[in-house]
Amino acid sequence: MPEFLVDEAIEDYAYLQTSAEPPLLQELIDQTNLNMGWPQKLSGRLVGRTLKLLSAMVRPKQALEIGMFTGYSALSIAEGMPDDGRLVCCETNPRAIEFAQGFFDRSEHGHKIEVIFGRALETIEKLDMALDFTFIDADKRNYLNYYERVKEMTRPGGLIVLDNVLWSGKVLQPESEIDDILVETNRRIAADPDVENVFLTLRDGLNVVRKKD
Ligand SMILES: C[S@@+](CC[C@H](N)C(=O)[O-])C[C@H]1O[C@@H](n2cnc3c(N)ncnc32)[C@H](O)[C@@H]1O
Repeated sequence: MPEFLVDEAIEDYAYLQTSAEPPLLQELIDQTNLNMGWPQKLSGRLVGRTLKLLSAMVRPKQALEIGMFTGYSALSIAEGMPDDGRLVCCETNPRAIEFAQGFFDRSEHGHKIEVIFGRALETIEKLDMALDFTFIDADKRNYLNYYERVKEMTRPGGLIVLDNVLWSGKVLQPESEIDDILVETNRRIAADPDVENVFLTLRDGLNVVRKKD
């Protein structure tokens, strides 16, 4: 499967015509590339600026991220949140947590972020939050479980954003169990009467879902 689903020259053009992330996030990308395994897990400018924009429009007081990695998307979401907003991030990789925390400590938005180590499903079972905004970007095996649980926790009008919903195009010809889970998650969201959504062909696919009032 291609790394880019969109023509690479078009992807580059879109990148250049999108607002740059703040210098601290550019440094975070560089340091992730230098120091972390699988740096391509970091979502990058197009997804990151989309999250920032959506967050700045919703102004979430209570937000959740499932799958934080080195903190790029967390800081992008936090940028759009009010100063007293709270973003809970779930992550299982202690190295990624340590790395991200170093950047949160240096950011004017870092005080909004609380990281919880452990498997996200167990973490969110215990969370008592009325969510305004959630970004789902961890293990694909649990995507449907994450969606169902987060939807319950989301207040009317709140947003749920899911990354990698095109799964490198494998949703068109599913072969594995994980491919099937992505297909089923997408199908359930599109058929869910409780929400309205737009399935964006941005990078590896970004599903933006709004719980109806
Ligand atoms: C694609 S990366 C997240 C990228 C990040 N959101 C960004 O945009 O830069 C997925 C992350 O989810 C974490 N992860 C995987 N399974 C998890 C689970 N069950 N609970 C919490 N985090 C998990 C991985 O350790 C990894 O750091």
